[in-house]
Amino acid sequence: MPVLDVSDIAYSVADRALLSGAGLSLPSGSSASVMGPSGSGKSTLLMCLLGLIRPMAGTITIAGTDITGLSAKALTAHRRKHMGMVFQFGELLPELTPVENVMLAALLSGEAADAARDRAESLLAELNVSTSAATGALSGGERQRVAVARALVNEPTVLLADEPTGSLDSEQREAVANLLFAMPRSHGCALVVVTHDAGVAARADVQLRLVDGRLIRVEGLR
Ligand SMILES: Nc1ncnc2c1ncn2[C@@H]1O[C@H](COP(=O)(O)OP(=O)(O)OP(=O)(O)O)[C@@H](O)[C@H]1O
Repeated sequence: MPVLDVSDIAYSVADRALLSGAGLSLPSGSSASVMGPSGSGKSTLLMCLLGLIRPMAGTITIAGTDITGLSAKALTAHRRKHMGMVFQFGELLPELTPVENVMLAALLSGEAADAARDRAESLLAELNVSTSAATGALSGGERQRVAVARALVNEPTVLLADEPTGSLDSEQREAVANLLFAMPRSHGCALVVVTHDAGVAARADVQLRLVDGRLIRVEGLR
């Protein structure tokens, strides 16, 4: 049973079709990578999966619900419950500690403060981030590990990452990529990673390329 099922989605800007008949299906515990030229629509695809933009055609079923038909309010609730997102630069709030950055996502989902703090601390320990450092003093790799913890704190069904290693040096890139691709199995989610890095993309169970608005499979399931 796929937990993420994207079927035949279309999205255009101006007169240009960025997505046209794109599809993807992932069971829990598995990962997909999406490569493609700059400007081909990879971030647009992730925005559709997050429900931040609505495709003009097709369906996006996440945890059994087609999100393309949801109201804005239902979409927000579904996103908080089922989706986690990691951005290229971590996008953490520097005024908050790493623990607070992670627990904020749980608090926004209605978790009680004590439980949110416990979960944030245990995730950061699991991902090997020192909780004593100030967020502003973290290295790029540590920042991305905090961002992964934040994305996981609500136990999402689907984890998305847009260029998660794009701002890292090669050593940190390896460490963050290894950690990220271990998450589907250890946390029981599906993972979609957009990347320009072929070495990162090769870690995915399913490797895809966005070509002319469609997702083309370039490697089979390992
Ligand atoms: N709301 C919008 N209005 C106008 N143009 C847009 C809009 N959203 C995206 N685009 C254009 O659509 C194209 C695809 O953008 P997108 O960010 O999805 O590509 P990408 O494959 O993620 O690129 P990159 O690899 O450089 O991040 C770009 O040319 C972008 O300028």
